[in-house]
Amino acid sequence: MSSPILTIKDGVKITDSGMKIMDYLNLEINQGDFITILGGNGAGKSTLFNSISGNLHLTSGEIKINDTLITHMSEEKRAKYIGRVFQDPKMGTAPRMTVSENLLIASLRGQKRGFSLRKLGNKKELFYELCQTIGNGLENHLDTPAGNLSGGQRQALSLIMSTLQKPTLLLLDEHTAALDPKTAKQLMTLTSQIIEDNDLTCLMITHRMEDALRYGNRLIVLEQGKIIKDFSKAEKEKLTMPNVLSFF
Ligand SMILES: Nc1ncnc2c1ncn2[C@@H]1O[C@H](COP(=O)(O)OP(=O)(O)OP(=O)(O)O)[C@@H](O)[C@H]1O
Repeated sequence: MSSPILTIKDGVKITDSGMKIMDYLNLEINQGDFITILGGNGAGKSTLFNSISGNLHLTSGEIKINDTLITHMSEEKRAKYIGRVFQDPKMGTAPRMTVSENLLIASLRGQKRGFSLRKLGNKKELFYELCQTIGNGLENHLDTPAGNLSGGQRQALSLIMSTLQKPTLLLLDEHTAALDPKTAKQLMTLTSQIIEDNDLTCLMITHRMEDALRYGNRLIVLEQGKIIKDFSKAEKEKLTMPNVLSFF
């Protein structure tokens, strides 16, 4: 069997004030895993994502992406492996840049040659088709600044931008939480489609229990900086809503 996409071994994070917010956490993520993550407020879900993305550095333990040790690698360097969508629709897109310009930046990520608006012309048709597949009218806003989009359109744009270059690992940090139920459902359908079409490996934090049960092939539960449950696909299929509620 091939080695895991991501490995965290005995991950510990102690804050400057001496609080242990990750407590000997161990996790192996395999290619194609779509893992949903549940846990109460303060359980350490965002800490896990911040440690993976390099926004926080572990106090001890190690993190590997494939066989590359990234424990001490900067957030900027890790960005070539990781796509992330946040809860806040304002994160992840540049508000004054248009939808096309945002997409252009995302499509050039990791390339040595710099950003030039001259490159935009021949990509617009491609971006139009890409946005059309979403079904929320984003294709009619290619020249609209991202800051003027609706929350749902902006989150869909963030999602497309984070997956355009097929990241090794996609981190979804409650990315539907700020949206109304209908828009959240549409975005989840789009998310699942993108993950499936591109065979992406993904971790998704959610407070929506039904999404945690419905999507993905694995479910983990965090508490006090530790993984207290790790359900396989078969185990997850047997879980019911009352089971899941009992974790809190
Ligand atoms: N950079 C930091 N410095 C100090 N403490 C932090 C830092 N990041 C997180 N914490 C603390 O670590 C604990 C876990 O926080 P975290 O944001 O990871 O929880 P969470 O599970 O994502 O919660 P929520 O569901 O509320 O978003 C909290 O007590 C939080 O205050």
